Amino acid sequence: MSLWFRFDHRRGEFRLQAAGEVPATGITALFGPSGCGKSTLLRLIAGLERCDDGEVRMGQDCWQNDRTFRPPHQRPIGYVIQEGQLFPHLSVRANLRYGWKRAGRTNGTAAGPAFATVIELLGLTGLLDRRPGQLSGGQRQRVAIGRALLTRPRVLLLDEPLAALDAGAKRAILPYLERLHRELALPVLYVSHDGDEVARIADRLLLMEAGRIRAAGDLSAMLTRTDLPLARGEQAETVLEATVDGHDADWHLTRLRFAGGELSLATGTELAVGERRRVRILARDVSLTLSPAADSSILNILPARVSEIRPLNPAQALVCLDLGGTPLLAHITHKSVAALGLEPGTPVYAQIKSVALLV
Ligand SMILES: Nc1ncnc2c1ncn2[C@@H]1O[C@H](COP(=O)(O)OP(=O)(O)OP(=O)(O)O)[C@@H](O)[C@H]1O
Repeated sequence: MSLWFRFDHRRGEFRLQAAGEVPATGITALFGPSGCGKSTLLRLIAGLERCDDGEVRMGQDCWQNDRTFRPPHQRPIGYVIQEGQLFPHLSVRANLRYGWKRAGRTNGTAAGPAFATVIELLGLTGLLDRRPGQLSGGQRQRVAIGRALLTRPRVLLLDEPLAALDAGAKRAILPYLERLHRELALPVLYVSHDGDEVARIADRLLLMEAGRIRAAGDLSAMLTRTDLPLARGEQAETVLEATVDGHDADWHLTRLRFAGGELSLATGTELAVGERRRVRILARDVSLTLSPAADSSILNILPARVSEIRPLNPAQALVCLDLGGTPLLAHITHKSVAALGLEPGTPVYAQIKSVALLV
């Protein structure tokens, strides 16, 4: 069941006019610069902030329109913010049980993951007897997400749940979110202004700017849309869904197949053959040649065609490539565009260093 919303909301100088949909499964990232209204939108959906001109529906179930306003505790949501707000005097087990008990009151008989499943999915087994003060920031956030899940929500609203964590703790918690995503069929609306986080876990993107939804769509398509700022930033990247095809044991390389070809990847960890993985290629790690170099150290040399060229700044251009139907972004200099005579339709070879691929 998908979540649908529309709001026209003023707060002082700030005006939020946004409508959108969160599909029934997968992670939808609400992404945009600081101050654009992401948290406000989440709070409006949760009913934590009241807006007179708004509508929220989950499937056929109306949470808000011009006649109805259900308060937050009557909306079947799991809500987690930066600092997960656990009860400091209760153990992890008791914090989780609180979520479990609340489920009966708010969501009636709604189906949801079992207590043991949540503990296992979030790796909380060894932490159950500790108090929040005895946990790391990342562990606390895992407990907070577990508690929210145990309320058996019909949608999970996460407001920058990893923002207070350092890079290492973030890296450690992301695999848990990826697991939740794979194993629970629950819509998640995930607020973030961290492109790295979003590229790793989101399926869809709602791109927000100055109180409005500027664009919405599948992550891969949104990242490579040349009319959006995402393709223009320093961290611009292409995200591909690929399947692990095999290993080259002699050289510790993994082969991945995607719709537009094959890639070799130097992974630190062994990936299982047949496994689906997300491959991320930064636009600045892609270089172009007119013929396939036979004497290059670069392992991934893929035939492509230039589909579009746009200026990025006085020195650099954004080149969008077509790899047999799959778009790929490259940031190269105007000097190189001129030297290679690139224009839409030019056949080229895209070179991607195997160490530059991220999964
Ligand atoms: N209590 C308040 N009173 C008046 N204006 C506010 C209040 N809280 C936030 N704002 C303004 O509302 C706008 C949206 O804020 P909001 O917190 O939703 O943005 P955000 O996109 O979530 O930002 P961030 O990524 O920094 O958390 C901002 O311009 C902010 O200055």
